[in-house]
Amino acid sequence: MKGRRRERIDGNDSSDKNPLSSARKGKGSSSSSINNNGNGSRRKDGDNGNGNGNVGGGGRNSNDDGGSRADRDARSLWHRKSGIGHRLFLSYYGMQPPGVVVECCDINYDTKTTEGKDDDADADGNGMMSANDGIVRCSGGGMSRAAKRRRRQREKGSAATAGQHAAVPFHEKRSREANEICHASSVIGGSVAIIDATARRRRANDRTMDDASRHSLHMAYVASNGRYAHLSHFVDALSRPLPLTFRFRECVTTTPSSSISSSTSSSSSSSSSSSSAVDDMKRRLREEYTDLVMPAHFDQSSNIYQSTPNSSLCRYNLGALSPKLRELIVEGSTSGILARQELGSMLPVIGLRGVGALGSGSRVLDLCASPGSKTLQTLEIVAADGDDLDECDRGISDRRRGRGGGRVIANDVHPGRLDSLREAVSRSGMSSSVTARVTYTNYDASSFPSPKSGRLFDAVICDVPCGGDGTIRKDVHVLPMWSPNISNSMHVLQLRILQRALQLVKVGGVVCYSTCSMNPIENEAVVAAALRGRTGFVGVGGAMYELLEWPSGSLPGFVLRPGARDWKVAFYDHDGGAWKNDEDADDNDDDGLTFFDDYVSASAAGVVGDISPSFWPNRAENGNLGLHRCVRLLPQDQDSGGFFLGLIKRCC
Ligand SMILES: C[S@@+](CC[C@H](N)C(=O)[O-])C[C@H]1O[C@@H](n2cnc3c(N)ncnc32)[C@H](O)[C@@H]1O
Repeated sequence: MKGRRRERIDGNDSSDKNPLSSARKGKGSSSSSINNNGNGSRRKDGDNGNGNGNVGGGGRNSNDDGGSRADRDARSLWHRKSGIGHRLFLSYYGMQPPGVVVECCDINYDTKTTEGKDDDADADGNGMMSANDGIVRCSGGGMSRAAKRRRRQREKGSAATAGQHAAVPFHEKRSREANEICHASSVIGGSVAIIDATARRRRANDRTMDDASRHSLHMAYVASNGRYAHLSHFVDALSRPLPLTFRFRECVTTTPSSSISSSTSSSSSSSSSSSSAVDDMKRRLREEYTDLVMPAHFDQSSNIYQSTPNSSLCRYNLGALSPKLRELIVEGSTSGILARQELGSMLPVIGLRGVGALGSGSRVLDLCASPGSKTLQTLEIVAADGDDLDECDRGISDRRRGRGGGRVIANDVHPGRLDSLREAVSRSGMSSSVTARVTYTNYDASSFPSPKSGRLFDAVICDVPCGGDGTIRKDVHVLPMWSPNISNSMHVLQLRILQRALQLVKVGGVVCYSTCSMNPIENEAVVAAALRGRTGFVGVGGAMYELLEWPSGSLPGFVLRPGARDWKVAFYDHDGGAWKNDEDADDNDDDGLTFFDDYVSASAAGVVGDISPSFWPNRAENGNLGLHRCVRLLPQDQDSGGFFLGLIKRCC
């Protein structure tokens, strides 16, 4: 059928055993606590407290197309245990054009494998797609079961070799770079630090290399036998734990812990004592922990700190690698002088400030606010702008404390999560005069009411619930449950929230749309649909908008990739896959992703549920909308998570 492309997912014999049959036999005994959305996939309702969480709360629930609860549980169990999530992820992103998760220059098209060529009559051998009949068969298409079995045997045999060729050189390269940086930074710390650092580095590197090569995504990559070689850096980054990141808060009027700064009296509540605590802590980090953490080179304020590349420090091994550093960071968070926050999560507020939409005294609406990383980051700025250091040092002036000062409206649809947000704000260590500037509301963001005063907002943060595959380095539950259907199911809600945000921002104000997903369906497709008919001329409601460039002065040297103009749309059809026929389950004959070129062909093929014409890119229009001005944070560029944002200005 024209417009339809089927991507077969290779079987990995050991992980392909479909536990569905046994789960069905023992109905009820295999109950799972996973919130299955009926698509063989899961959306999480929780956030991990770091502001980047992948959340499905409030989204459309498609449970009703999933059959009985036992069937859904069985599917969910199978999805989680079979390794299909990892392989779907790999195939889906492997099939995306350059610009989605790899840049053009990263792609090595010369990845032919003779094995693939022999068997896959219609695979073009370059790891990308062939579209001669509208159907893509990257593996398995048209093969007999015996041929598939033989190929799997061969792949198993060649997996180790492929691993050596594909992944190790990159690890080695990173190690060499890391050692160079480590040497440079250790010199600052003196000879004792060098000895400690070397021992710690060796332990940490051993563990990380080992962890990465044992990672299921890495194994799926190796098993794909070079087909997705263009994803090697991407997979390598995602197979390692996420480095630790934290930032010093900009303006703190709180009581710092006396153990951080000996010069701080416990009764003092002045910001000058806080700033001396910040100085003191930065000095200690420099003198005692230079091999573990260092200021990010792209942050001119030197407030953002990251693990050094050689340390492999992440939140899981912080206590083990350096209990004292952990203690220091915990004290810093409790006293309000620092916040543990990921790089991606910091970007919306940095971007809004960089384009001038956010500053001291601004009125900001944070539409999907819990657990509150961006609310708190915004609060630091609207309460007292970081540039205004004198004001900061004197504390917040009475004028600013009054009704005319900066405010943040923090909204979340889930009352429970709103409570967590309140708690996070009160636990932030910021003074009550600052935290009093937050107003909490509990609306569905897509129908957030207009302000009674009629005053629209200077800036709207639209950090929507998402599939969250940019967080897979820190949340091990995301990848096993991965399916494109998760992103597909979020798109319509995300669009409705963004459309409402665009109505709530004042003329001259800016909306920041963001997700911690790498999937264009949740990102560029949403932005494009929201702006369609609203740029270049006076659109719906008399408003006109434009996408802004990332502000050039913000985070110089930080690598952000342009938004994608083109992407592929896929569905994972478990009913047409192994689910259909338990006897054939091991073969996974029909187990696969199906790519469709357009809405019409997908509808004609009977795709039901979460599908909208706005999933598909309109290539000509996307250029006119300026989608390239959106930014993508790719994990392999800065050893981070994945993130997406677009800054949209209301022009009239
Ligand atoms: C990605 S998280 C936001 C993270 C947050 N901005 C931060 O930086 O900490 C998405 C949030 O949206 C909330 N949410 C989900 N659906 C919503 C809706 N329809 N309206 C408002 N909030 C919603 C979820 O409860 C979740 O807390």
